[in-house]
Amino acid sequence: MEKLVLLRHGESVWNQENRFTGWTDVDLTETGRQQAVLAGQLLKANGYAFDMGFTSVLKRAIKTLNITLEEMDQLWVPVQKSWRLNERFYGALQGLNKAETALQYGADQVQQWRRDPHAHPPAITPDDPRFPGHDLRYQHLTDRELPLTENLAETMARVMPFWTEKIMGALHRNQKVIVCAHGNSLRALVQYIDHLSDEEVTNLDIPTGVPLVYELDDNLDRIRHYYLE
Ligand SMILES: O=C(O)[C@@H](CO)OP(=O)(O)O
Repeated sequence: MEKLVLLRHGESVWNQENRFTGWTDVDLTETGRQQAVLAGQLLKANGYAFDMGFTSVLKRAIKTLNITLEEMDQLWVPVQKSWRLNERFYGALQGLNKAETALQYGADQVQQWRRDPHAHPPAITPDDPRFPGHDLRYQHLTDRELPLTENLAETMARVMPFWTEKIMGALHRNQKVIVCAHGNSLRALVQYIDHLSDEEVTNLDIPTGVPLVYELDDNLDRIRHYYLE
């Protein structure tokens, strides 16, 4: 049996300010850092040890993983970062306050943008300062890979090659793996691992900073999953 730990980053400044974040590289709040400390303490107290860590190229996830591993005294664990684990790209909503956007467009529309797996938030254009093509860390991405907006299905489509190649690869080598990512990139992964329908994933919310443990069989099919609390 393989054990895989999924961890959503701790509270970020824009989680606290209730803003659409997406690929915006905002930092953790003090609460977020404390959540990561607690996650590390919980993992350590329950005897977890990792051979490999995976995270996004966004500092809220990178720092959460670092703090968690530091708390476990396992900062030496190799970590691979990939844009494929980034949060869903929220297009022109990035930076807007969620409550104000709901007042402007209606709560139903905003809920659809946030949770309907096939709904696209309004897109940006490539001349928008938020376009990832302007950012050094995404210089190696092709035009097709650089998003202007993303729905959850598209997030899943770019997470999956990384899951299959890197994460499953490590699990097949019997490595103990922690993946520290984001609300929606993790929802996409969980939809895949748990075979959730679109309707089921619509109602799925993953809390910040709470380790989600998956026990997998030799085919990497799920045996059971639970939050470590
Ligand atoms: O703003 C975001 O990028 C995400 C995660 O915080 O928000 P939501 O839960 O609305 O998808």
